[in-house]
Amino acid sequence: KKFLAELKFCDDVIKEVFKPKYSSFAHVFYEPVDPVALNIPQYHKVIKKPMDLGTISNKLKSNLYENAAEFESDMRLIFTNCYKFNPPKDVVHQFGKQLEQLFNDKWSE
Ligand SMILES: Cc1ccc(Nc2c(-c3ccc(O)cc3)nc3c(C)cccn23)cc1
Repeated sequence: KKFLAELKFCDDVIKEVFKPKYSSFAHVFYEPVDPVALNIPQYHKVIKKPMDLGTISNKLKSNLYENAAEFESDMRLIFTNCYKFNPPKDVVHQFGKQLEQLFNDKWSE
């Protein structure tokens, strides 16, 4: 796809996942995980490349993505980090699955 069209699509997707109707599960990923606030001091030992929707949105606005593949890679990093840190039965793991499903649906449109 043409460069600008590609990045416009990324912007549409990040705008979509921030919509209030998805906040019940997406809110957990709006900002960087705060290990102090969440009392998970081990987080940065386990997760070497933290990522969140707010950081992705800021990178997109600052033209830090050269193509859609880089954007997709950061989005999928949110999911893999979430599954690595939060065991399957944990509600946050389920939130990650819901966000991944939403992203996959939008990404394949
Ligand atoms: C003791 C404990 C256990 C699990 C969690 N997970 C968690 C995470 C989280 C998100 C992404 C991620 O890659 C890792 C963690 N975000 C939260 C929030 C916002 C509230 C409650 C729990 N949360 C927090 C504390």
